Amino acid sequence: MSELSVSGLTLKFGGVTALDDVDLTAGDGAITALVGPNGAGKSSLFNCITGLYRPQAGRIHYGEHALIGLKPSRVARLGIARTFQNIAFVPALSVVENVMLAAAVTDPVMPWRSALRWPSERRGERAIRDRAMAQLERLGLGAVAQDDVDGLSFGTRKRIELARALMADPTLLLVDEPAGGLNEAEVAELGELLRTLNAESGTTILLVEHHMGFVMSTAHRVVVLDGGRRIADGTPAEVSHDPAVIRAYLGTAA
Ligand SMILES: Nc1ncnc2c1ncn2[C@@H]1O[C@H](COP(=O)(O)OP(=O)(O)OP(=O)(O)O)[C@@H](O)[C@H]1O
Repeated sequence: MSELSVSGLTLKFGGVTALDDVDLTAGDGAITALVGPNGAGKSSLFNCITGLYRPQAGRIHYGEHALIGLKPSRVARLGIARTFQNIAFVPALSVVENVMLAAAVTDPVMPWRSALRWPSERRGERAIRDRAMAQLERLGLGAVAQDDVDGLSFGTRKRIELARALMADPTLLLVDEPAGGLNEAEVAELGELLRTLNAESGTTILLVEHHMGFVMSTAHRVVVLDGGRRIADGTPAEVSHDPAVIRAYLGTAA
């Protein structure tokens, strides 16, 4: 199984150092949480892994593949999928159609064949719809598949976003603030869902999250960033007793 390995990663925006010589690994089908106060560099690290930001120094490997310099679509084709903090759906489309759109990353369609509605193209579309339905059922969303995304609760929309990421059958799933904006019952449900997905498919999960209760009950391992530097890496119990972590969080709401 491929391992994500980040070493010596440094990213600067003018005078701001967003990431400072960061090392991190994620693999073995485990759930690793990346935590830290606001501005610690968590989203920047996700953006470096997925090809949106280009760091000034360091290396990122997924198995034998070097990721720095690859386009986001190429990173996705290596089996790395992500969800975003701010969900963007196409409002005019149904839930299942929004999930089908995710297949465009891994199954590029040929526009001229689509336009002519070739039978093979229609079969391809049916297969994509079946895969989208399977992901929705897996996440307990079968009943809302034909609904408009617009009217659905935030918690449901978060799960649809997860279904979209799963369309690529990722071996590494990056999840950005899954618990943000959810009520406590939804947070508990989501934690259980991620644990089940992880246990069933063996997909390695790296998640960024502020909700400490969620992190402690969902992650196998926790990496803590503060001011762009990694200050701790261990089991949830180890990290929660680490004096450097307690210092970093003193005075913050997390
Ligand atoms: N595109 C950008 N341009 C300029 N500065 C940026 C950019 N992206 C991030 N930064 C800066 O890099 C630092 C790290 O930000 P980042 O968003 O990665 O932190 P974070 O841990 O994800 O924070 P939060 O928990 O608030 O989302 C911050 O000082 C931020 O202002």
